[in-house]
Amino acid sequence: MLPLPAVGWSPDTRALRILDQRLLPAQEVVRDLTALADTIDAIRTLAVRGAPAIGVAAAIGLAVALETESGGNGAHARALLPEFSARLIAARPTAVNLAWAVQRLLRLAAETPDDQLVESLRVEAEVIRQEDLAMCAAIGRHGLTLIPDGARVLTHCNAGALATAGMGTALAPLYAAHAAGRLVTVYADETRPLRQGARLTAWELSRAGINVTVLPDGAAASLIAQRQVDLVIVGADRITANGDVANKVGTYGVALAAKAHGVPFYVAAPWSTIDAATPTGRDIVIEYRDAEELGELPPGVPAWNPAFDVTPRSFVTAYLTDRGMVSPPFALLSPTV
Ligand SMILES: CSC[C@H]1O[C@H](OP(=O)(O)O)[C@H](O)[C@@H]1O
Repeated sequence: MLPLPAVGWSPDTRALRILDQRLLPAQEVVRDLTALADTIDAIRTLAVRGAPAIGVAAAIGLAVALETESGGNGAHARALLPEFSARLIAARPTAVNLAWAVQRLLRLAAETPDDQLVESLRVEAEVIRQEDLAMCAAIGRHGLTLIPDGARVLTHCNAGALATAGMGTALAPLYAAHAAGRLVTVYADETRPLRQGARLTAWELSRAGINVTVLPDGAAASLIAQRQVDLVIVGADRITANGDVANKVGTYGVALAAKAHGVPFYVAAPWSTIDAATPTGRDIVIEYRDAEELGELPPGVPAWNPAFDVTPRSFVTAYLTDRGMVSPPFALLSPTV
């Protein structure tokens, strides 16, 4: 799908390898990271981004940082684990996949002896990456039914291959429909302020030969009102027990317009993005980012720059996951994975 995966291992598997998304589409630059601080910085600055991708990056980055810092000594790695985990989880609070991946490694560590710890964490990080690949493919398969031939689809931000280790979540059904020979026309919201739609979704889809048009975020509602959109499909950073959805800021406005005009609004996400321990969207910690991201402002003028907003369950037509179409309420299951 992409010339280089958004996230994975360096060829010698001793480093986390990311495609630096801050430089796309102008430059395709990969970076190999071993120090925890570098992985945290890459997540914070969105060099690697997208809920599943930052989960995979956190898992590989934690395993690599512990191995590097401890020199492979399990007891030393175990002593570092609590601090390293806490620093990683704090990098970005809204996307549940980050904490989910780190907590999965912590649970494994608790039942692994020192002499097997470093290698076990590396193996588990690879399992998480492989699961993500399979998750994306499954979402594409299950989502194919939502994308008829000739569909005109609007999406917001980037929930494609660049947001995962595989072919994406919201974009996976579009790739599957294209591969099945269906004509798909995509409208990609620019997605200010970091322009994930214009820079990343448009880059991914145009490379794949899928028709894509970029529009200003503020134009989405009128495009929908003019009956130019058959369905909306977006990703998610956290889905709560009652089905509320945290996603890139601007998603709620698209959902409002879709609801007002009777256009189906689908949320595509891996099961790992469902956070049944968080009751409703009101309980989600929303990440706020620096004013500088909005560009030049008059001196002394503040900015309000939430990275995400919450779309209430009542605006969501259906939830597409790697386990098929699912419906809230989502119950707490034992943390098997
Ligand atoms: C498949 S998750 C993609 C999800 O993550 C994005 O946020 P960010 O670019 O800040 O990492 C956005 O909310 C996407 O829908």
